[in-house]
Amino acid sequence: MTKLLQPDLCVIGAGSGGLSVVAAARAFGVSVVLIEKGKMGGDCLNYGCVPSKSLLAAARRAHEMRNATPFGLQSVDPVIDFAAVRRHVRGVIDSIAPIDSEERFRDLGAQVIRAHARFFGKDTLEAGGFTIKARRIVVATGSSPVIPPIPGIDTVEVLTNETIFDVAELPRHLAILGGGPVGVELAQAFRRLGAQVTVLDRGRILKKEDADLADVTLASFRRDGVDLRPNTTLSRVEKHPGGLRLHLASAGKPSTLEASQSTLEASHLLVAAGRRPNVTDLGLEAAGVEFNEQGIKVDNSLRSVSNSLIYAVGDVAGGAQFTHAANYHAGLVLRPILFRAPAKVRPEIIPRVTYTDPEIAAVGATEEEARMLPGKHRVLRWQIADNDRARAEHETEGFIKVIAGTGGKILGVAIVGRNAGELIHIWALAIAQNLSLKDMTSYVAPYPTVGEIGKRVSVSYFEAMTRKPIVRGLLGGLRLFG
Ligand SMILES: Cc1cc2nc3c(=O)[nH]c(=O)nc-3n(C[C@H](O)[C@H](O)[C@H](O)COP(=O)(O)OP(=O)(O)OC[C@H]3O[C@@H](n4cnc5c(N)ncnc54)[C@H](O)[C@@H]3O)c2cc1C
Ligand SMILES: NC(=O)c1ccc[n+]([C@@H]2O[C@H](COP(=O)([O-])OP(=O)(O)OC[C@H]3O[C@@H](n4cnc5c(N)ncnc54)[C@H](O)[C@@H]3O)[C@@H](O)[C@H]2O)c1
Repeated sequence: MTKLLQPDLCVIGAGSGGLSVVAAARAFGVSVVLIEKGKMGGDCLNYGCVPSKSLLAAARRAHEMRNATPFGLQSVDPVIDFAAVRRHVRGVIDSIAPIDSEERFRDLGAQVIRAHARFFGKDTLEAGGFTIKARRIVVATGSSPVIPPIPGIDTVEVLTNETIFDVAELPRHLAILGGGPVGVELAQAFRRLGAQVTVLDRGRILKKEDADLADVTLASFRRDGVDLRPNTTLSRVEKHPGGLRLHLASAGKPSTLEASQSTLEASHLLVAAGRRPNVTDLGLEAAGVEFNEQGIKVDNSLRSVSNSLIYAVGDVAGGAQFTHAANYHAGLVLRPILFRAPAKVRPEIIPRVTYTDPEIAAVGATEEEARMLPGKHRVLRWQIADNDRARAEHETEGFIKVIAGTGGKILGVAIVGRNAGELIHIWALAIAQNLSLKDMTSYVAPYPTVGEIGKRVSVSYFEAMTRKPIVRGLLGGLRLFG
């Protein structure tokens, strides 16, 4: 016989989205049941953001050791102890894990059930021998890696983000299928740690970002010796002594338009070809919750379009797939759930960062998207090479690009350069608060910081105005008064 629980709120999934919902709901004393079938902390802590950024941090140190000469220091080829690198990654995960742990959430007063959850009614679930009937339910089940149906792929061992951080030895030659954020971040990390790396993508690498930004980062990849193969499909894969043989079809150079076939031998294949939302095996049909391949169908308050008792947050909600998006969602759904207050997702305020060196960070419209928007817009650029601090650091690659609409409205901002993810904060605030470029000139920027590029690019918006005859005439007129 199952035991009946009747909390105010039930949350499925203890990843970034689910845990944020539970922590905030408990802060208001709401009764909560949290159900998690896997590891507490979900993808971000265990198989995503945290291990990938930790690996990139080690890779960056290795790169800096190899490239110290501009500072008057002798460059050295670092000895990479991959087992120790793995211990560093594990250590970072372990240091964060208590924040996401079952114990912490029990201490906060949530009932935590470690089991697979399944709906069997519009407000009722079953998990781990419990029946849970809740006033509201939040689905935060995340997403999983897509394994494309490529001939032979089921006959070989492939890595995904769920297994790559556990490889015992540094791969000799890591082939990566997919040049999105997962693929490129791991490509740079493994290359700088000493592996040979090839990235295959059927389209443009880093195609979600404007090409001018991606080009700066990809130039750095080429210098590091990453073999980048855009417009390439993997048509077949098979076992080969010492690893795998990949059969590739490449669209060829646009000038020749000649497709070509080739093979590539690799020791490992990482599949980073996108994500699918975790909507199956959840009993969503029994709850009358509509979904498609993007995720649970929700309105702009993240409420299911077909069951008003149910909300979706994070990767399963079909929008941007980031931890900070999941956290933002969590804050939003609590408004209607706890306070019966309206909530509306604003996708344009969610920044995105690819943590390569140089990083790419953006918020709001891309230049490509801005072309589709009504009204005129201007694109402003400021090169990081013109920044004094960047020169001192020998980190002069990259630029900031601001897309300005009428009256200096900030439609979108993108930065490619070292620490671009840190530099985008002020612009994320600007877009969230509907600030204009005039506002962005109204503060004092500390010198010398790379962040000054933001103020410089904002000032440049007004430069044309200083040359207008009417303005110069007015100045001349004022001079007459002494
Ligand atoms: C390699 C990699 C690197 C990334 N790096 C970044 C980054 O740097 N910055 C960033 O913002 N984002 C990053 N992301 C994306 C980020 O990890 C996700 O957007 C985020 O984890 C989504 O949170 P979530 O709560 O929606 O899902 P998750 O964190 O995946 O949590 C979902 C949880 O639900 C559980 N679950 C699923 N089904 C059930 C069920 N039926 N019953 C019970 N439990 C269930 C799962 O076990 C899981 O623990 C990265 C992703 C990857 C793969
Ligand atoms: N820094 C970050 O915030 C960060 C880091 C990693 C992941 N993420 C999130 O995780 C999500 C998933 O990332 P991802 O990189 O796995 O997916 P993605 O969808 O962004 O990129 C997948 C790439 O794989 C290519 N591809 C797909 N199938 C292919 C095939 N059969 N052959 C060749 N190429 C193929 C696609 O063309 C695409 O470029 C992202 O949307 C992002 O939101 C974020």
